[in-house]
Amino acid sequence: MSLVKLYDTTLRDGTQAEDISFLVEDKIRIAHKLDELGVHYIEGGWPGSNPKDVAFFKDIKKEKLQQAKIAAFGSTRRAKTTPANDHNIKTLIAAEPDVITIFGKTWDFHVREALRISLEENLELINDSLVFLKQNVAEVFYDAEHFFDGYKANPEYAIKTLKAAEDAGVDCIILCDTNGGSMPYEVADIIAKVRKQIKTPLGIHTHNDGECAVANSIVAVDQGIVQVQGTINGFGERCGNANLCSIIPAIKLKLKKDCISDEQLRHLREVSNYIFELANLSPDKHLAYVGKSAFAHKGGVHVSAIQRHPETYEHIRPELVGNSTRVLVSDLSGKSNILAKAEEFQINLDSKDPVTQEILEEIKEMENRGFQFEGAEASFELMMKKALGTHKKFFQVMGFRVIDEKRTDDQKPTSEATVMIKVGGKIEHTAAEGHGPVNALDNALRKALEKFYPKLKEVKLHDYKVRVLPAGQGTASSIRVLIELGDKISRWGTVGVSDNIIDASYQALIDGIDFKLHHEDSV
Ligand SMILES: CC(=O)SCCNC(=O)CCNC(=O)[C@H](O)C(C)(C)COP(=O)(O)OP(=O)(O)OC[C@H]1O[C@@H](n2cnc3c(N)ncnc32)[C@H](O)[C@@H]1OP(=O)(O)O
Ligand SMILES: CC(=O)C(=O)O
Repeated sequence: MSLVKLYDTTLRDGTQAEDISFLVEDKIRIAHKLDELGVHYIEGGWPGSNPKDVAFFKDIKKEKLQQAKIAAFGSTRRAKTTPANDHNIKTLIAAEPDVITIFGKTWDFHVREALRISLEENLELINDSLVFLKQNVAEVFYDAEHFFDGYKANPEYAIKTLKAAEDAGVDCIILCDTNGGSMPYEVADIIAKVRKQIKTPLGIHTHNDGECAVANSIVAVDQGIVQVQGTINGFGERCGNANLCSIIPAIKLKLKKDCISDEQLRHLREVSNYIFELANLSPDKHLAYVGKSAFAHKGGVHVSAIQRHPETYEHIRPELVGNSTRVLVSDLSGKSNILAKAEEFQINLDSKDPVTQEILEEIKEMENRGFQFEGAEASFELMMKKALGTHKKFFQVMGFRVIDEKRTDDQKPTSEATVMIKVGGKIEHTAAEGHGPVNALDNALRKALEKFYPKLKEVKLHDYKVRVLPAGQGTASSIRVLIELGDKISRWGTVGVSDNIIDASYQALIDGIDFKLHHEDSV
């Protein structure tokens, strides 16, 4: 099996994305994660750009990586200087990376407009920068910026720029779709032509402005490219870079070429989530292969079929990339969704049992009122238990009151809640304050119940989402609250709907507490 080398630029091109910035410590942690994933090259940054990137190259030298090589990025020398005197080239060498990658201009339009030098001078600075770097570093790569646009505009000149790099003895020439507008059929056609004229190993670096970055990388590999550049989760300038989380499984599972081991592939989803986390972004659940929804089945027809054979609606086995099949419940469900969820919750339910149809009808009716169970599986499990008569009543809320008070214009409002609950024969009346009315109600409920059920102390509120649902004809709009609670072991979501935000929050909180008590009771 031929080997395709992976070159990750999450730490350089990835950080050119709006909203993404990593601390040096984050970059080091990400480098370790990429190394464990089996990435061959990690582009750590542009040392000529900022002190943080200089610090990264200094710090990464103290770390022990299993196999990945560290690459530093920069540009060809500036006009009117020599490579030995060029500040950028000097800082690249001073960073002492394993590999240096520099970009240079391929497109005659860019040479004239962006650099404002002659076409001949551009060829000279590509060549002498690379010759100089090859004398100082073991491995040197050349990123042919705007290669495909340049080739389309002036193929003869574009090839001359590659020859200037080839003559310098570079180890790999990377064809870049810098503006991200090339189409897969153009990329395939141009690479086939380039391969007839350039003998240096070729790589690919694509951007996603035409939503074709992954497709363009895959056709490039199919055309014999030996290095693929990209970022985890497709982070990158404008619409992003080619997403390695899609390219890696495509190389292994579709093109049947080698890049990382099967075991490393099983960590792909974990790596994707880890890097979202360090970027302080919520994971994109709709990402191919690694997203939470990538193998989530909602339509009843799909759920029925995957239970008979997963391949009916899954293009690969999700475990291969560390993902898993999920079944969602909604008003698009059929009996198969209900039965699959019952099995997941370890509830015995038969397709012929009339309760199955009753649960299905209740979901459809509740979704029509604004409930949504996709993010609230704990509420759905409790609803199933109620329908089957296996729900236990751990407590009864006899009433609650929430007061919000703002005494003067410049004073912050204060919130206080009182609740009355009954557990067994005992009545507990408790008050608590909070940051806002919902927090006060949550505190009061838990304070009252923790006396009877101390395990509730472990429960934390992780997420609280409110959505105003559009009003129907002649009706007031209602509010849907989705919350996520968790303990040391797991997290669970619940839902409440009402025309009153406190009541909707109350329903979701009660389900969240009830769910914890049912699960504590069953262990
Ligand atoms: C396709 C890519 O993603 S390339 C990577 C882009 N990434 C970044 O730009 C992030 C890091 N960049 C930086 O920190 C800064 O831009 C620096 C430090 C590199 C340069 O800063 P400055 O010297 O202030 O220049 P500025 O940012 O305005 O960039 C324009 C200069 O780069 C030069 N330049 C652009 N491309 C190249 C190239 N391939 N080779 C040589 N010089 C180049 C331009 O000619 C211009 O130089 P001039 O002002 O002497 O005419
Ligand atoms: C080199 C690079 O980042 C680009 O051409 O997009």
